[in-house]
Amino acid sequence: MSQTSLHHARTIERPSREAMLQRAPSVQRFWTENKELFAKAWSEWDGGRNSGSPALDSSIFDPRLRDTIEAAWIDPTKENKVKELWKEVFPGVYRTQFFNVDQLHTLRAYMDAVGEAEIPLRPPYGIVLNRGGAMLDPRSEGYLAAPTFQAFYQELMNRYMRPVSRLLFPDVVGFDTQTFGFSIQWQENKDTSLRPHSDASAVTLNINLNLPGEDYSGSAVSFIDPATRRIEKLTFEPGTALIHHGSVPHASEPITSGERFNFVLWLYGDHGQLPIEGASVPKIEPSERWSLPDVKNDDFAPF
Ligand SMILES: O=C(O)CCC(=O)C(=O)O
Ligand SMILES: [Fe+2]
Repeated sequence: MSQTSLHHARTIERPSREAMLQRAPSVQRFWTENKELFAKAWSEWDGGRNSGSPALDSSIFDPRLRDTIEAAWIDPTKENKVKELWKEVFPGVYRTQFFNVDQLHTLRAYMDAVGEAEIPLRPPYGIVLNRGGAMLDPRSEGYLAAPTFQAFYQELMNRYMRPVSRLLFPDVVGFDTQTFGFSIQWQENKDTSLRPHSDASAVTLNINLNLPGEDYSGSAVSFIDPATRRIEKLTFEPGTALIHHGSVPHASEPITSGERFNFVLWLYGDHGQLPIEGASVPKIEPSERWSLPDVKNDDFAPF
């Protein structure tokens, strides 16, 4: 009897953490060569999950955000109701309640099960390796290929993130065709912080997945206003999100107790193109914001 992909993926020899930290070519090969095997394993794993477990559906989105977004997809001239839900909390940084705190446990239970699936999952190594995180987008090797998760992720990127980005940041239109994403986990004595940086994205949507009562200390995201050099520490309540141009400098402050779990989602143009600062921005109709780009995933990944 041939072994299943799930069994094969679970028992395959994995690269060491040292090799991952050194970004050894053998690690790159491990993920590339096994991309299909792991995708099959995630499908098997997903299919074998208890059918009684709650669905990853639109009930996970905050009801006000969901209702206004769904209304705008039907009638884009109602998009201002979506915009009104986002508050500018720092120059160029907007916040809203993104996930429904009463439903977030469904997504977290799913992500916790993912963590226990024993299928190799590639952690993000943008600036530093984040050991508790995972690559989410199909363009990344070792990504979370479970079909249930992917359907949710695609809805999040295409139906939520892109039109919201276009509404808040008109200059990203045309530089928002491609999606990229990863999860991160900050934990005392493990991965604790990230130095000041900007993202290789046109827009970054950073959503917190902590459940109510899952408290932590520290771990604010500091934003730096390049115009005034003012720095402000912004914190996340469960299910809230921040959205900003990738170019806004920011840093993750050290976590001193507890854990923080976030999805970090990026949009950029084909082959990673970013908006050019100061370029003129064409005015577009609401219906153009509420549409899907007519291009294929180009597989470009910044890391
Ligand atoms: O700590 C955070 O939530 C921000 C992480 C971040 O900026 C990044 O991964 O690029
Ligand atoms: Fe960042």
